[in-house]
Amino acid sequence: MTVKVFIDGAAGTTGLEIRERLADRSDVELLHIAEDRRKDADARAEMLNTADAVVLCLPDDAAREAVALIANDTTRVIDASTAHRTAPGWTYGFAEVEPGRRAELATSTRVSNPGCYPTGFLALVRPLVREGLLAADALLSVNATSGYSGGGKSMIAAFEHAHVPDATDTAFRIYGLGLGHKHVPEMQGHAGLAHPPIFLPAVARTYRGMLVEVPLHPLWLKGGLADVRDALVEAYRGSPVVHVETAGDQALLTLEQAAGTDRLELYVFGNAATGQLRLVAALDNLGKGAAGAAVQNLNLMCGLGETAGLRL
Ligand SMILES: NC(=O)C1=CN([C@@H]2O[C@H](COP(=O)(O)OP(=O)(O)OC[C@H]3O[C@@H](n4cnc5c(N)ncnc54)[C@H](OP(=O)(O)O)[C@@H]3O)[C@@H](O)[C@H]2O)C=CC1
Ligand SMILES: CC(=O)N[C@@H](CCC(=O)OP(=O)(O)O)C(=O)O
Repeated sequence: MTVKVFIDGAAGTTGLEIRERLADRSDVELLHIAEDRRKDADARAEMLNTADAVVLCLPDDAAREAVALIANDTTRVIDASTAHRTAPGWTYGFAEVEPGRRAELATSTRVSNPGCYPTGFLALVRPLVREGLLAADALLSVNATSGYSGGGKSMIAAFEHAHVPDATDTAFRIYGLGLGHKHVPEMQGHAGLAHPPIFLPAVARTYRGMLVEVPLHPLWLKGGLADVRDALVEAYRGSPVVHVETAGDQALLTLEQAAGTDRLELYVFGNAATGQLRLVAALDNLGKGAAGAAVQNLNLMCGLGETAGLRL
């Protein structure tokens, strides 16, 4: 069986990554649109209604428009944008984060691909809330740093080309200072938290890679480091993608350590005297944070091998 796949936004950063993962597969036929018509609504509508599955790698408004252009009830949609991540009728495409989610994805025609930062946050937090180890009314913060490809073509240009209007030569910058980042509702909602986490994102001068950290005060926890680690190990047992790593207190984690892969690496650090924990997720914003997750979702939705095309 060959699945016909159309990537709307195939010339963008995420679209190109997905193309690379699908290019050599014999179970997938990629449908292409002529370069001069890639933003033409008629040309896109034709592809969106011909394909068995479409992956939307577009800004939010264009993603909503693409969904509206689909005039049949068989096309399977994976939306990589933020547009539908908390929308009713959409399945949140994070196979590992909830028991039964994999089976839901296998029958869904509308799947929202998780955001890169929420992928790290939810992987660390959701199993703990579900198991009652972390209070659902905990007041959390999330510190995270992304490679600059996380901002798509325009941010890549700003970091790489001195002549563009918003060119920057900075090594590291914090942003989202108004505390209204678009990923916060997604993090709160899918974690099952009563209060929005305070999200502190940053971007650094490296192309791809991401570290997402959640510091935990013992006030919010039932149990200590070993209990938290055991819960995460149990939640992701057997996963080819999500790994709970072992590292001593002297470990150094880097922004680039999962770059180029579709892996999601989780760590639990802590201090026995204070009971404080520091949970860390390392991933590639373009891997499990975007293209890797989209390909995994495509595989699950179309009955293909779950990890086909992934870089593990
Ligand atoms: N980069 C990342 O790490 C991640 C990105 N995402 C999400 O994925 C989506 C794509 O992001 P990213 O690849 O980074 O963005 P890019 O800006 O790199 O790519 C977006 C692409 O969409 C094209 N496009 C814009 N409007 C239309 C339209 N109306 N019709 C057809 N094509 C259109 C753009 O065209 P043109 O080339 O002419 O600009 C561009 O090629 C976004 O919603 C983003 O939030 C999600 C997780 C991580
Ligand atoms: C570095 C950087 O700017 N990152 C982007 C998020 C990239 C991403 O995850 O895209 P989605 O919003 O579709 O999930 C940001 O903070 O807006």
